[in-house]
Amino acid sequence: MRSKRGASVSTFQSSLLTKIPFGRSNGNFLGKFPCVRVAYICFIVVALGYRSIWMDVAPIGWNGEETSAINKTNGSKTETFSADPTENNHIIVENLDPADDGESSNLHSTASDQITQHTSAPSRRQDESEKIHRLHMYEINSWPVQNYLERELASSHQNFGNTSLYQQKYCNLQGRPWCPAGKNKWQRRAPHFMILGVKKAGSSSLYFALTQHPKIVSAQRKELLLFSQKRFLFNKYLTPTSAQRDPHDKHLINTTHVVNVQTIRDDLTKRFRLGDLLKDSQAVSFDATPQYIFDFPTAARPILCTCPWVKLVVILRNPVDRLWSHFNFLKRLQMKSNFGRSPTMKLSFEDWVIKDLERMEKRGLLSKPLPPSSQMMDEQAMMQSWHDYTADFSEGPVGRGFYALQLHQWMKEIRRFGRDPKHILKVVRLEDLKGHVNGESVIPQRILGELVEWLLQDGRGSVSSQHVQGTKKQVFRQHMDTRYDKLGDPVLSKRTREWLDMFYAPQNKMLAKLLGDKGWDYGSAPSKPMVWPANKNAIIKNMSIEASSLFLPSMEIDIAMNDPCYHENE
Ligand SMILES: Nc1ncnc2c1ncn2[C@@H]1O[C@H](COP(=O)(O)OS(=O)(=O)O)[C@@H](OP(=O)(O)O)[C@H]1O
Repeated sequence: MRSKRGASVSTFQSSLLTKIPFGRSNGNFLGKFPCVRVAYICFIVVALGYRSIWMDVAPIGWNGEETSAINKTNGSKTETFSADPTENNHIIVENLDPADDGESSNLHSTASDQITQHTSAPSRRQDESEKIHRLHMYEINSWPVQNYLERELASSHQNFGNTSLYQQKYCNLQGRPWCPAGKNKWQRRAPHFMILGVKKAGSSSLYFALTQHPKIVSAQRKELLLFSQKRFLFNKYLTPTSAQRDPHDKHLINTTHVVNVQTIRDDLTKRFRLGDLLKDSQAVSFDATPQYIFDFPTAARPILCTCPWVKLVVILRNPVDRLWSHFNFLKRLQMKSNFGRSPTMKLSFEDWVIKDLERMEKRGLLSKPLPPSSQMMDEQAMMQSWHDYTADFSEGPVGRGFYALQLHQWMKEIRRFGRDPKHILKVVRLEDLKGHVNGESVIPQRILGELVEWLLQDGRGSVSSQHVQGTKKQVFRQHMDTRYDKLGDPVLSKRTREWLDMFYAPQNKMLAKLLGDKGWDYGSAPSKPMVWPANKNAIIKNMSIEASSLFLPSMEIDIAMNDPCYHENE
């Protein structure tokens, strides 16, 4: 028996085919031009092909189940697992426009409607215990990358040598003068600060909150991704020093890459709203790309070379919540974007995690069982492994929760540039950015005010936090509440959560060690709000004159005509 759907497809197909102008003598325009005729036929074939593929797709549910797992009508939640561990399929989300989230909520409903309608495919279940057993095979304490970090944090006084030599060596200005912060005309057109990460920890909310400030001009879009390795054109932006050049591996990342500063600046300049920036001499701009913290092997040095004045903000979130949010985000994205054909997100959460653990293992970042001591990683090996892991378009969901490692590497690079991470890096937690006004989730005014004050500190008095009071709360909502709209809450199993808490515990402890306060250890469930560095007033007071000049957003640049920096980037 032919289905209704099949009937409608064939009616559609035949109606198109009968309309194809095959006749030679009918004087039809298409009939006279064979090329146009061929193109028309190709178009129809492709269109029909796409249509039938799309209509044959079995929509998927939260845990990879065909949709019997989700009962939207009665709102019940079912936890299920898929037995469909499919390899090598990638969802690329790097260009996701945050503004799209709210707008496309109607797509959510379309996808979820399809989900509830589809009940015919058989359910495939996999034993949860077996998955938990597989997860338990990975013990983070034994990982090379964890050992690396332990060793690094144990040697508290690392010697970074001559820091200005480091800049000269690795920041290629292509014949231009090195202009310090505050003397750099280009600085007006460049980001004054950056939100580095982490993904799924509230960067969109913060981004929209900050853009409400009268002196803060957003970049052309959230997530410029210019320094992200997916976009990074190695030959253009980074040059390996000749001693290290490997003709077979252009993407070899090593500690000797030279940054082509001017080339990056030329590209970066195009990404900001120059008109708005130049109109108001006090306005500054910023880039919020949560990918940057994760891409430390490629992003840290170019950012510090190119924008030596830049301030950096990192928002953290309990790594298990972050991971879970990431998974659901990809699921939703898949539904929204008609990615139903991609089997990637048919994976259950546990399978998705295991896949990523396997990727990390493949890259030598972790191992099961215990690594022999010969597997000790040095920085170069860790950078290369991390780079390979992050470069395979898999989103690297598990590794993103290694906050201590990522922050440590950023701090190390900042020190190599002769700067103190306490002066230019601020770390906050999403858990402390959660506030409620009239039942709506907002970033608390006090935290936002302090952050803005720190970001815009320019030596001439700070900007009052009242500027941000007019922040449009609905903008936050748009980026939060649409998340769980029509689909109903998926459920993270208790056992999986327990395993993940245990899994991240050593990294969480390292984080507390790195930031010097036990409160940062997510495992210890801190109750007080955490901001790093803890005492901003003390830091500002103790800053040397040289260091404080790095804070200047170069609002009123006073450069003598004969100063080479005057002519830079006219
Ligand atoms: N103020 C406030 N209070 C509480 N929760 C908040 C807030 N701002 C953002 N969020 C939650 O952060 C998650 C989205 O993070 P991002 O905007 O960084 O996502 S993205 O990386 O830009 O895609 C997303 O988490 P999940 O809902 O768990 O997915 C948001 O709900």
